Amino acid sequence: MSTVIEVTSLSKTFGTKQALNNVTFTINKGSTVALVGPNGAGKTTLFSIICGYLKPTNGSISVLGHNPGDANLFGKISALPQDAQLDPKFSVAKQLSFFAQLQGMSRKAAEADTQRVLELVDLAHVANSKTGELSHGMRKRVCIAQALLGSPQIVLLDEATAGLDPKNAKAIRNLIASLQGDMTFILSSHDLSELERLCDTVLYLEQGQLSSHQSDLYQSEQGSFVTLQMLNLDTPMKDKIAELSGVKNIKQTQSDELVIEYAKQDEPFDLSLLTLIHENSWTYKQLVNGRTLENQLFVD
Ligand SMILES: Nc1ncnc2c1ncn2[C@@H]1O[C@H](COP(=O)(O)OP(=O)(O)OP(=O)(O)O)[C@@H](O)[C@H]1O
Repeated sequence: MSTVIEVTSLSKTFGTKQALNNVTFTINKGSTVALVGPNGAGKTTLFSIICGYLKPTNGSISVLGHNPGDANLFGKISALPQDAQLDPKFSVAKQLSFFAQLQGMSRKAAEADTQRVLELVDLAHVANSKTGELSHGMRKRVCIAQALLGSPQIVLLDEATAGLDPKNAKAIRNLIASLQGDMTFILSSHDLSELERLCDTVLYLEQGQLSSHQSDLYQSEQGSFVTLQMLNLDTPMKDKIAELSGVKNIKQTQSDELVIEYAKQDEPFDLSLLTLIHENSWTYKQLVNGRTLENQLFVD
């Protein structure tokens, strides 16, 4: 698998403020990466360095084999900044077509590409509306369309679905899912449940430091996980589950929720667990393979 972004010992300071502190990671071609972390963790700073808007104070970064901002990256990397702005006085199509022409497309090609990306975000019907007349959610989708102009290999979306209603947020998630694999996505969001459905790799930043770089929500080096939600979980139930063959560790993450780590064996573990539940006439609410991103990041 080829590497599209390689970051080594990257640091960024603003005066005395250390926004990024010795960050190292690689991103593989075609992966979808979640960039997670609390407010002020350094996510936007990292995005800005990858895009070439900011220079690192120390360390190295290579994007598709080039320095960020290099002319060779023109059209190959695109970004939806957190506070993307559109000019309210111009039509959607005019602005997108303008950006496409800035990428070097002829006017005709730019208009065709504008139509294509507007269809992708389901906004072809507002092509001739001024962006100032659109709702916040629609403007956000226009900005996402802008990030998809041309054929970028890497797309960075900072809080792509923030402020969107659930239906529109889902449409954006579906759009990203449909483009996954061809493009490498880096998504930042505070909505962990959104990211865990889309992403195969997680970068967790905290106070400028990368505290976790994981690429599998379903398995760790030690074993696999299931998340079980019971109706009225009690200690005897927990003890019986712990006795099941293959169980390595059990964590109670919420009052009725267990994350069970198990070693792979011949008998599928979820089947043994369901059999145990059935034999004891317990009631379960949900059994999901893997563990949530929230449980992975925040439960020791
Ligand atoms: N231009 C700047 N000048 C001074 N300090 C800055 C600048 N940009 C960012 N910082 C500081 O660097 C730290 C990281 O900021 P950054 O915006 O990268 O965080 P973030 O993870 O994107 O936060 P949020 O989730 O709130 O968007 C913060 O403490 C911020 O105050």
